[in-house]
Amino acid sequence: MDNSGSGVVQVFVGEWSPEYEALSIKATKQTSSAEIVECIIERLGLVDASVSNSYELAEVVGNSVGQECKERRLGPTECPVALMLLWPKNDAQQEYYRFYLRKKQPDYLWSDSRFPMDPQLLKDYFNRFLYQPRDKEYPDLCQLPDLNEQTLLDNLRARFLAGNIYTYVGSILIALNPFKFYPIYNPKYVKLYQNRRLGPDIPPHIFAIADAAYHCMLKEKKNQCIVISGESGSGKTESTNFLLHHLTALSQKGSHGSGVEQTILSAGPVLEAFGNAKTAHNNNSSRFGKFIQVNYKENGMVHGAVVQKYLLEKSRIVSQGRNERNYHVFYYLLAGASEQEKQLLHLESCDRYNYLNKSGCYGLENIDERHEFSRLKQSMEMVGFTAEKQRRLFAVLSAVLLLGNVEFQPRKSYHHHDEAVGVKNPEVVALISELLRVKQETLLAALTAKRARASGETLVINYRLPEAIAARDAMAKCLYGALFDWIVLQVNHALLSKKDTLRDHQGNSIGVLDIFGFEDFKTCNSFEQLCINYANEQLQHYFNQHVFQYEQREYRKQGIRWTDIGYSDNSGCLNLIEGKPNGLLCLLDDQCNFPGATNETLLQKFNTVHKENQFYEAPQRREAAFVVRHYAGSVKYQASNMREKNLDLMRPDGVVGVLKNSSLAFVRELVGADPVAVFRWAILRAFFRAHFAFQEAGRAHRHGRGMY
Ligand SMILES: Nc1ncnc2c1ncn2[C@@H]1O[C@H](COP(=O)(O)OP(=O)(O)OP(=O)(O)O)[C@@H](O)[C@H]1O
Repeated sequence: MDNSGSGVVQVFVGEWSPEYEALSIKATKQTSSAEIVECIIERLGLVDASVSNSYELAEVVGNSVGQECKERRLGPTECPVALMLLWPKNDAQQEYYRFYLRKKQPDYLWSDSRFPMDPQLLKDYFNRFLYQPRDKEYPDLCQLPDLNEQTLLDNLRARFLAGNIYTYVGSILIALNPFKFYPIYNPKYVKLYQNRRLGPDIPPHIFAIADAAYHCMLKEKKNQCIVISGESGSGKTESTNFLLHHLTALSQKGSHGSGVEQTILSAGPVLEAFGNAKTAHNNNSSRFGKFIQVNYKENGMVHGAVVQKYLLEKSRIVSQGRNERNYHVFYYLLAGASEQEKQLLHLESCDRYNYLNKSGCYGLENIDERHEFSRLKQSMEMVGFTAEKQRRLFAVLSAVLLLGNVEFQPRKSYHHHDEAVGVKNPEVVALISELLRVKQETLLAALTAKRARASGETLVINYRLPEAIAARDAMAKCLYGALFDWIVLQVNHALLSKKDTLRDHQGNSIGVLDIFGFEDFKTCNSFEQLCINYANEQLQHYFNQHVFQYEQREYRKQGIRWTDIGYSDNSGCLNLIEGKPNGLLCLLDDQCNFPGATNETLLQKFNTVHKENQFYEAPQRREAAFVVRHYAGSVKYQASNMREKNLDLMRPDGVVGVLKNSSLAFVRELVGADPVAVFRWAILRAFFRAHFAFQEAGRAHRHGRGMY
């Protein structure tokens, strides 16, 4: 096929010519099969061809050994060159598509008498699939005439190059990350996709998905959920933001919204500043999973929302991979704080902090951190963080950074074997204690020794250097983790209190799930990646169940002729990870509670128990690692630090003890009650408030009508 759209059509002539096996006819995309037939008849000088319509073309699919498997007659107006463009280009398929010259057969010989077809249905089918020239892309992959990996990728690529980043697969939307801004999310598009069904009328779009969920919720009065899945950097967070944008816009119906919509949208930048960071794959990678549930009243107006977070990557606070960064908020704060704030919070430049200066990366291309800081402050205000709350919160951030600068040295001791350490730079500890309003001695003590109770007595056990460093880092991670939980809690309070009661919440909700994408960092996958990939494995399982198992069961139930599609079932892999009592996570928990266990004994345990498991593998080279065969590929996990990271999920007693003694209520609050419990209590309180208000109103009403 050349640039002008012309090509050579090869037609096998079989018995009609003793000389040629096939003839090549030059044709354009518009040349019809009747014209080609005419040309062949002329070239071959067929005698009975005075009427050219006694011959026709057939499209035949054969295999590598020349067997013909499928044959379809071409209508006289079909265009062979356009059809050829639909043929798979992939030789590996070992299939051969050809045109044959055939003597015209009566119609009934072409139809399959076992399955009589409605002629209109056939016509529609060919109109939809076969008459379309190949240079047309399909907005829904289900329309592809020949659906295989190659045609699917070709179609997505062609669409992407033409600027269409969205493509449907039925009711699923595939979004390809363009890494550049397309002006397709403005109010014009919001309007365009309101009240429109998913379908061929308008191009696929993320707004259409939000719209479909919204109308399905209103129509069926059922909660809806949109699951976003993809690998790191594929665009999940951006897609979540676009979805929320549309989900809130839908309820505003042209007005400016009630305020709760604004709060929902402002929560995004706050959570991103504290929970996103630059990684090797993505400059704005979410290092936590989130589920945002937008609640609607029966009339379709937004009533409120709830955010749930999953597993913040806390190890990032104390160390980052090469060219990665700590959480955005640290850089925003250091770049954007005023001189006065810098003094008050004892802030320095990034390179002065050990928790920031080891990865060799400070700035982000095209990002003005000062501007981001003021944007963050604005968003925080929108979700109810007063200036005073913000200042306290930044003080905690400064304390976290300073903790990384605390250094240790051997303590002067009369005993040669005493390996206990003391703090080398107590002036840094003094600053931290001022910021957190805890006693300096208590903080120093917690950083250098732990307390244990034995036979009713309290023993003080001094740390050696590695333990002291671990305790310091654990304190930083615990503080930041608690701060993040507290922020999520505040956001939820704001989303709840805007509509201060639950009185009229009879409606339904739409949830958007945005979790970490599947991750494989090759040489440094650890506990975090195991958890992330486990979550993705669960999502894949859910997807398999719904798209394959349930759908196919439904087809069979309805008596639809159907051959089950094979798919790789990942329940074996899930069982390897989560199974009880021998799954990897169970064994890990056991080894965390087992005295004397180490990461080596953990790995031995994994290897012995799962030696025969087809989803488990010991690495080729001798190294302290294990491999899990996930649905998305094999991933090698390093065993070092697995136990420590699993244990780290619990809050270290010493740290909590110090913070609970702060004279600042805010810091005590951070490590106080379980945030989930606090939030539930807030909901309960709101319910009772509503309940009493309702009773009161009822009483006043009856009173007004003379009733008691
Ligand atoms: N629809 C889009 N239009 C323009 N740019 C986009 C779009 N989607 C994603 N991007 C770009 O790609 C970057 C990465 O996207 P995003 O952070 O949403 O990925 P992710 O899948 O959430 O990654 P992770 O799992 O690491 O959090 C964004 O910062 C943005 O620059």
